[in-house]
Amino acid sequence: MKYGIVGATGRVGTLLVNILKNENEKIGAVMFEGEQTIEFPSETIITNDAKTLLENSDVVIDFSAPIATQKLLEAALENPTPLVIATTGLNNHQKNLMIEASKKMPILYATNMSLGVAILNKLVAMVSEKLRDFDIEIVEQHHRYKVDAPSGTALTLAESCAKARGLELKDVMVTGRSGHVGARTKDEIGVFAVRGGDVVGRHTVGFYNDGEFLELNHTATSRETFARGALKVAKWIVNQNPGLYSINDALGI
Ligand SMILES: NC(=O)C1=CN([C@@H]2O[C@H](COP(=O)(O)OP(=O)(O)OC[C@H]3O[C@@H](n4cnc5c(N)ncnc54)[C@H](OP(=O)(O)O)[C@@H]3O)[C@@H](O)[C@H]2O)C=CC1
Ligand SMILES: O=C(O)C1=N[C@H](C(=O)O)C[C@H](O)C1
Repeated sequence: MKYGIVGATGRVGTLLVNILKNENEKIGAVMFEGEQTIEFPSETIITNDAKTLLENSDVVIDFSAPIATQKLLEAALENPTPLVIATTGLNNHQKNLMIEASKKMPILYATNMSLGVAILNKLVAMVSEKLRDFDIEIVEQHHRYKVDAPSGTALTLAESCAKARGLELKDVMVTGRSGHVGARTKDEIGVFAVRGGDVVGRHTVGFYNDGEFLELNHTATSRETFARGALKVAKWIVNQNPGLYSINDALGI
């Protein structure tokens, strides 16, 4: 199987390339925007054109930037290919494009490729429903270079919590408090971003009530977790029919 990688020179992309090289897997093509900062196998096509990438890949893994994901999806509509999309910070147009493209090819979209976060998502939905009177506040921490906030994972966790209570996230999400904001409203879901140093990724979902609180935390200690998670689901997505899949579908959880 020939892998295609969008964002191959990035923090996660570089790890993906190294894992594939070490495991003697084929890298059909890679796509990135700027300078080539790492070595690719001699047979790998290096391009910044999504069509060329797709034509030389059996499955594409995308850890890049929303605009690159958009280009990938637009080209994929003409060259359907199984896709694993991990890029976060997609806007509504880009999400709709993904839904449209998934009618022609299998696409797995996950804001976090770790098994731990996949389980955390299920846990927070359960707790959100069972502890209905508890206030929900989510804190995410990431390295100083992360460009989107809140993280895709935090938004997915917030979505799971809101859905479990029959709420629309857009109506209840609060991403900052400053000044005389008044007392907390019952349905509010706070989502806050901390940026600094080399934190790979840490998410805490807290459920707070009078007299007790429960906090569920996941900490990624290595980006290899994301790279290996993406490779695992890529092997699964190539055998699926067109459709939009979640990481739970691939992991069978
Ligand atoms: N779902 C998950 O499990 C995870 C998701 N992510 C997400 O993956 C994405 C990448 O993260 P990370 O590796 O840290 O980011 P980096 O900034 O380190 O890497 C981004 C990569 O995308 C490339 N790129 C940027 N813009 C374009 C463009 N217009 N066209 C083609 N390529 C482009 C960059 O190329 P160049 O440097 O040459 O511009 C680089 O290779 C982020 O959205 C992040 O949130 C990250 C970790 C886990
Ligand atoms: O940019 C990152 O680094 C990460 N991004 C993802 C997100 O936005 O949730 C996943 C992970 O936490 C690392």
